[in-house]
Formats: sequence, C-alpha cells, structure tokens
Amino acid sequence: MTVPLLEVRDLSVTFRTEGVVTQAVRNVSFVLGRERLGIVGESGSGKSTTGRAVLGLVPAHGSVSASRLALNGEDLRHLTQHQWSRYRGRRMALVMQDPKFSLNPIMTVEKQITEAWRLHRRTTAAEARKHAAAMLEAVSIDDPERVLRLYPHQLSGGMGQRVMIAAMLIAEPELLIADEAISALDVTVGNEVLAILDRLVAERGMGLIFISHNLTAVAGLCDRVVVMYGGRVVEECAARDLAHARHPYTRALLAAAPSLDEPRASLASVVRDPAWLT
Ligand SMILES: Nc1ncnc2c1ncn2[C@@H]1O[C@H](COP(=O)(O)OP(=O)(O)OP(=O)(O)O)[C@@H](O)[C@H]1O
Repeated sequence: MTVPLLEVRDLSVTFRTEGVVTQAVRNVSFVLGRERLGIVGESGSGKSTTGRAVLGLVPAHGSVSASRLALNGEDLRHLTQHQWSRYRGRRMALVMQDPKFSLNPIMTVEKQITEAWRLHRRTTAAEARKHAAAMLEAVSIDDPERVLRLYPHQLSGGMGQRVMIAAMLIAEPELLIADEAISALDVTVGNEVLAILDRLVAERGMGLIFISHNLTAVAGLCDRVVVMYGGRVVEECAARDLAHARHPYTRALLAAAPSLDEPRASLASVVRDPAWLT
C-alpha cells in the first residue's frame, strides 16, 4: 500500500483567550497525495487554522489534537519546535496572502530567497545566488539578476508573491500550503500566480493545499475540494463536481461567489442549520 503524502485524522484545534474558548477546528480528516486539494469556506470556518496545524504553526494559546497527523508516514504529532522548523524549512512550506507582510522589508530579494535555504545546506554564496536566480526564472520573473538586488518595497504585489513562492520552493518541499495566496492580487495577476503554482506543483510532483475564498480559482486549480463550516468538514468532492455539490452550505457558497455577469446572493442571508455541525 502506498503511504499518502499527508494524513490528517480527527484534527481539532481549540483556542483559549481570556477565558473564551473557541473550537476553531473540529475533527477534521483528509488525505492528500501529490495532488491539489482546495479548502474553502467562509471567514472563520477554520481553513487557516487547519493549514497552520499541519505546519505546526498554531500559537501557544491553541491546543492541537489529532489521532493521526503524518507526512509520508512520519508522525508529526509530538515534534519539538526545533524539529518543526526543520520540517518547515525543507519538507513543507507556506505561502501567505500578502507578500508585504511576509517579506522582510530590510532584506534584498536574494537574501529572502537564499537565507532559509542556506541554513539547511552547505553551499557558497555564489552557488546560492545562482540557484535563487534560477528560482526567479521558474516563477516567470524576467531579468532575475536585477530583481535579486531589489528590496520588497520595490516589487509590485504580483512580483512580491512570486518572490515568496520562489523562497518557499527553493528547498523543494513535498508539501506547499498556499493560504489566500492570490487574495491580495488583482484578477489578472492572481491568475498568473495561479498558473505558476499549477505548473510548479505538476513539475515538482508536490502536494498542494490551496486555501481560498475564491471558489472559481479552487475549481480551476484543484483536483479535490474540502468544504469547511464552523470548524468541520461538511463536504468533500472532486473539484470538477463542485458546481453540482449537494450540501446546502456548499450550494450557498456557490450562490454567493462573485460573478462578473450576475448579481449574487449574500452569504449572510443563508439559513444555517445547527445539524451541519453534528
Ligand atoms: N490565534 C488565534 N487566537 C484565537 N482565536 C483564533 C486564532 N486564530 C483563529 N482563531 C479563531 O478560530 C476560528 C477559525 O479561524 P480561521 O482563521 O482558521 O478561519 P478561516 O476560515 O481561515 O477564516 P479567514 O478566511 O477569515 O482567514 C475563528 O473563530 C477565529 O477567530
């Protein structure tokens, strides 16, 4: 039997802040191969917390439990912070929403891309620079030698996001988690970034978890989709079947998805059924 790239079983995350308990993720289970899995759901449904728990990035006031959390069969549940940082540096990576906040403003593009990579490998600065330039080419940046010398404020949003992707992929991770990775970009630039992710995931045989509000992007990019509501998975289907999803919440999400040619229902007007949470 082949071991899946990622196994998540009965994942729960609870936050305790000033006496208030929030159950952000409740018994979430899914399996990921070297494929693209979309996680969709409205704001607060637990998508990001699920992604962060897989990466060992839940803050200390959150408690995480799972009956299985494994990367290529390796149990991740009892890793120390040091072990987590090694997994994140080499085997798993996160691309977040806004490169403005993810890139270090006082580091050149070259430094951003090579720094984490050099921590894990013995390599010269010249070799690292060559590799970084090749990564910039892989994310369709023209004139990489020039761009390596720039600082984040000199990059457009789309270029910043490509630099982030280059920085995350230089270590050749097996799993990439993209959390609202195109939400801060305009439609055209967002589509370009999607096309780059699509190509890189296929070329490198990675697994991708693509967390997004954008059902159109998810349906276009992903193989399978998990729909979350109130911290739970309420539906899982092939991305091509998303338009025919059965669950009333997924249907409501689809009805509320923005469209250029017709007005859409507001998600706030959806009647919510407590039974979805049981
Ligand atoms: N660090 C945190 N401390 C306390 N509560 C948190 C924290 N992070 C998330 N939560 C809570 O957990 C729940 C799920 O949030 P989460 O960010 O995972 O949802 P989401 O579906 O990713 O939403 P969005 O699309 O707005 O990012 C929410 O109720 C949120 O307020």
